[in-house]
Order: sequence, then structure tokens, then C-alpha cells
Amino acid sequence: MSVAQAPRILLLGKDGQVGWELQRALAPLGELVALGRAGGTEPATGAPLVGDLADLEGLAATVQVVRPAAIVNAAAYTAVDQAEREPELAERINADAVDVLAQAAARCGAWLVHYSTDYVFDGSGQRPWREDDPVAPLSVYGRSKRAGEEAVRASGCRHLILRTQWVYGVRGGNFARTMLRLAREREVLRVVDDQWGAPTGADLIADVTACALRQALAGGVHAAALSGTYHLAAAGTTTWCGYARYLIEQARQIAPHAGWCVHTIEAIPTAAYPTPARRPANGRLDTTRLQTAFGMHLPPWQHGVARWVAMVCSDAWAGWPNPA
Ligand SMILES: NC(=O)C1=CN([C@@H]2O[C@H](COP(=O)(O)OP(=O)(O)OC[C@H]3O[C@@H](n4cnc5c(N)ncnc54)[C@H](OP(=O)(O)O)[C@@H]3O)[C@@H](O)[C@H]2O)C=CC1
Ligand SMILES: Cc1cn([C@H]2C[C@H](O)[C@@H](COP(=O)(O)OP(=O)(O)O[C@H]3O[C@@H](C)C(=O)[C@@H](O)[C@H]3O)O2)c(=O)[nH]c1=O
Ligand SMILES: [Mg+2]
Repeated sequence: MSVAQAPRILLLGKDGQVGWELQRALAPLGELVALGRAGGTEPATGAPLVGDLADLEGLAATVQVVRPAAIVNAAAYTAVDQAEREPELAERINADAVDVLAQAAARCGAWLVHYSTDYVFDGSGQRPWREDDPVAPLSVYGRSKRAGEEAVRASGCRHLILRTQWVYGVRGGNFARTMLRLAREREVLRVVDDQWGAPTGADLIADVTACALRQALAGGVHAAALSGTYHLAAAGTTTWCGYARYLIEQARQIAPHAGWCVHTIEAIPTAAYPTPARRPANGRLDTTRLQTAFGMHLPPWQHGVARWVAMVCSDAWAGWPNPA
């Protein structure tokens, strides 16, 4: 395929954990126009493009100018506890801006790839959640993400809503990085052991997104039928405590002399770790639908976590343990 015929893909949120990996994974699919908060320029004409999701008018205009075959939205308000204090901003970025993108996608016939979260569920029961199970978010963040999902479906655009969870990446802050820092500062860590989910790598999310979007962009009857909501998480499940223990054990093996202080990782109930936002106890996601629809297998969560630890603990990784 020549560059001129390659579909245009508009990526928003290019500098986040998932957005960063998407720059790499989406590049082979077409002509990628990748925007962060600061925006950019249209490759052919140099026209200014808006990447700030708080600028709703600018965002709609940007889609019109780029006329992409697909929009991939990796930008979001993801500070779960902080969202309890600024619900309007969370709603604007996670719902209003998504509404604008979805309507713009519908108008120009583009696919919209959008990410959502296990935090749309109330966490009841033990069974892994399926895509059509009822949602009942416990937090401002969760409610704003639910509203974003609803806007995408209501717009009528062809879409992939990919609900994921517990994301870690080499770029940006996450629970894994917090744990590795604390393990070098404290002798005892206390971590909740009654919230369940699967740590999922930003690289895995990006690779799966590229594979799914390629099939969607291929066109035809099969492609149109792919539009819908999918759960995307690594295989297996653990608790935040199980995750912390695995991470730190891996890190100690790879970098035994990195100054570890921790000798105890104590399993605690959620009630012993109060936070502004409530989080679901059962965040397990059933990924059967994704695996069947797109013909792929998802690896055990430990594989990606071990690779991430090897990456961030390597001496070559200049920013260890907290990159710029
Ligand atoms: N992180 C997680 O554990 C999970 C994430 N998800 C979802 O996956 C998607 C990707 O998340 P992830 O990559 O981890 O999140 P990050 O927080 O790493 O990245 C989000 C990006 O969005 C940017 N952003 C925030 N506000 C705006 C704005 N007004 N305009 C433009 N950009 C903005 C952030 O910029 P800045 O850094 O400047 O604020 C950041 O670069 C999101 O939809 C999220 O809800 C789902 C489940 C779990
Ligand atoms: C730092 C720390 C956290 N915790 C608990 C608090 C909380 O219940 C759990 C996870 O804390 P965090 O705040 O790091 O994770 P959190 O920001 O809740 O992560 C979520 O982010 C959003 C964006 C999502 O969509 C979710 O899927 C999920 O990944 O660990 C401890 O028990 N001990 C600790 O020392
Ligand atoms: Mg957090």
C-alpha cells in the first residue's frame, strides 16, 4: 500500500501510557496523526490541530480537518481519587469530549476506538464481568467513563470500546512504579488484598488495538459486525497485594543491589486503606468476546509484568525508578 492510499488515523493522548505505545503499534496501519495536549499541525496543509480534550469546538474542527478513517482516543482524566474533588473536569474529558469525538466520527464515517475501565462495574460477585453485564460505577471517575461509553454508543459511529484495567507502562505513573519506589523507602508495605483484577500492559493494549483496528479497517460485512464493546485485560487475576508481591520479587531478582528496604508486604482489607474514591472488589474481566471476535490470545499477566520489571530495572533505563 502506498502512503497516499494509507488510511489516516487520528490518535489523541499520544503521551499517556497507552498513547505512547499506540504511536508504535498504529504506525504500520496507515498515516498516523498523533496529538498530545499541545496539539499539532495537519501534515498536508500545516493547519493547526487541537489535542486538548477540554477544547470541545477545537476538537470537532480537528476531526473535520484531518478526516481520518479512524480516531483512537487514548486521552482521559485518569486520577481516580482526585476526580472525587473535580467531577466537572472528569466529566468534560471522559464524557463531553468523547461525545464530540463520537459525533464527529459518525459524521465523517470514521471508526472510533475508545478505552474504558473495570471501574464502571460495582465489583459485586466473583464471576468475571461480561460486556453486557449491568454497569453501576462506585466513583466519579467510573461514572464519567460510563457516560463516555454511552455517548459513543448513542452517536451511531462504528466503534471499538475496549474496557481494560490496572494499566502499567514504561511511560507515566502507575501502581507498579509506586510499589517499586516504596519498596526502596519502607520496610513494611500494606496493600489491599480483596480487590481483584489483572495488571495489563500498555504495550499489550496497543498491540491488541492495532490488530483489532486493522480488521475493522479492512472493511466488508465482517468488519461492520465488529463494532461494539470488548473487555481487554491480561489473562489470570490477582489482587493489588498479589501484584505488589510478584513485582517486588521480580525486581529483587533482576536488581538485587538496588537498595530494597522492604521485608514485609502485608495483605490488608480495603477498609484498612481508606481512599476518597471507592473501587470495585471484583474487577475481573471476561475477555472471551475479544478473543473470539478477533482471533487472538491474551497472555498471563505475569508475562508482561516480568518484562516491564526487566525494562525499568535495567541500568540502561536512565530514569529508574521515576522517569521524567
Ligand atoms: N491507567 C489505568 O489503569 C487504566 C486506564 N484505562 C483507560 O485507558 C485509557 C488510557 O489510559 P492511560 O494511558 O493509562 O492514562 P494516562 O493517564 O497514562 O494517559 C492519559 C493521557 O491523557 C492526557 N490528558 C488528560 N487530560 C487531557 C486533556 N484535557 N487533553 C488532552 N489530553 C489529556 C494525559 O495528559 P497529562 O499527563 O498531561 O494529564 C495523558 O497523556 C483511558 O481511557 C483510561 O481511562 C482503563 C483502565 C485502567
Ligand atoms: C499505594 C498503595 C495503594 N493501595 C491500594 C489503593 C487501591 O485500592 C489500589 C490501587 O491503587 P491505585 O490508586 O494505584 O490504582 P487506581 O488509580 O485505582 O488504578 C485504577 O486506575 C484507573 C484509571 C482504572 O481505570 C482502573 O482499572 C485502575 O487501574 O491499591 C494499597 O493498598 N497500598 C498502597 O501502598
Ligand atoms: Mg491512580
